[in-house]
Amino acid sequence: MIMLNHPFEEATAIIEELEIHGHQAYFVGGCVRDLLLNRSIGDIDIATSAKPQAVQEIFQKVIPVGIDHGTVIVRHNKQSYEVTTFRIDGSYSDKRHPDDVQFIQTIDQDLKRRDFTINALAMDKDGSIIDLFNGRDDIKHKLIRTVGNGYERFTEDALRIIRALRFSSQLGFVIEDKTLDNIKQVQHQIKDLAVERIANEIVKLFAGDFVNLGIDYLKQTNVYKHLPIMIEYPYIVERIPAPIKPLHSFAEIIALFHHVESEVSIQEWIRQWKCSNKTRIEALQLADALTYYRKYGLDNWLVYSLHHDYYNGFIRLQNLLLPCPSKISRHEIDSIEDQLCIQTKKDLALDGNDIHQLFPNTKKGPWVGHLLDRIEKEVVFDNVTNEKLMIKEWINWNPPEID
Ligand SMILES: Nc1ccn([C@@H]2O[C@H](COP(=O)(O)OP(=O)(O)OP(=O)(O)O)[C@@H](O)[C@H]2O)c(=O)n1
Repeated sequence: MIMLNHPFEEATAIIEELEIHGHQAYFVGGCVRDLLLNRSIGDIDIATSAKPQAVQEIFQKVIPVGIDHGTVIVRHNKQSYEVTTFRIDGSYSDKRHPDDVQFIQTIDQDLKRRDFTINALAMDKDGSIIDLFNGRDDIKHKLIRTVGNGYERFTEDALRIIRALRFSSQLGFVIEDKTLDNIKQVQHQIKDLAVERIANEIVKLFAGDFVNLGIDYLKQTNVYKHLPIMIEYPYIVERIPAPIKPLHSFAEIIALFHHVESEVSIQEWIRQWKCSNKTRIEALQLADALTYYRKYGLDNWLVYSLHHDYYNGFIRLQNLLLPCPSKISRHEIDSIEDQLCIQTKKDLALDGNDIHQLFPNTKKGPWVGHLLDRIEKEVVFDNVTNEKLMIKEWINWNPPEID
């Protein structure tokens, strides 16, 4: 029996409420695994014999997110808990979602449909564990093993293939031989997956504390040959510098891949992996900063051009690519940032209108923007003081080419 502290203590109220209404309920999946591993707990998932309708009636604040699959979110003390009815899944003709699910009355069959033994654990409100597939032994021996027939588990949902690699990267676990063989047998089914689901797992894989183990599996199983872009450019993965340190976003991963193979543009990565605009902006900034650094090193312009939020990502990437004594520190970047006399172009002491007044008989045109770009660079590099008079004097000495 395990003593349950935060955040299980708060969630116990949900289980108790379900039990008061005559239902069974357990903590399940990743939260139990992470509790046994002494890792920080993410989402708390609860499995119950109560049907979704009953769950909705018992609790006041509910969000019916996936009623067809038996899932209701219950809000309690400002937290969300996924409460899912015990179920077995029907066939998976699209290899993504079960065609139908059947609600059942006992937890045993529900645990049997789950992906890995370490994820097929349930725990009651008193901390007693139900472990039908020796998940605790596998946790002890640091093993990832499918529940039952691996071929079937992976065919039901090919995302589990990438999940296996991701768990090895997060936990430092080895994939058990039979499970590894099954992955090799079914990996071509990855092509049927929605790319957003794959990206979600790849981000976690590259962020894992044991990322090099995850990448080794990615290579060893050939799984990467079924991923967008890497299908066409398989050598990209081979070229990732080893060993690497964990990366924190998909944009950082794209920027790294782009750095090792510049033939594939950032836009193409974004398009094929269906990334968000936020990822696009971050990846473009990081890639530009890496390219700039390679040519000019760390200077005012690099720090000025890179958004503050991406400094750490840039450092992570750059330090993967640099030999030890040259590594960049956050302190170095921060002290350059502190000395910058402008933060954006808008901070320049002179604008387009001022320039026109200096050249009264000229037409407006792109030359104004070009001149402002040059002034911006001079100011950022501290070659010109950011004062109207000083900038005007600089323009006198460096007149624009008016088109
Ligand atoms: N393709 C999947 C996805 C999930 N699960 C089951 O559903 C649980 C919850 O899934 P999820 O929240 O995606 O992952 P976790 O295991 O909780 O891990 P994490 O929270 O770290 O993502 C898993 O533990 C596993 O029992 C599964 O069997 N097959």
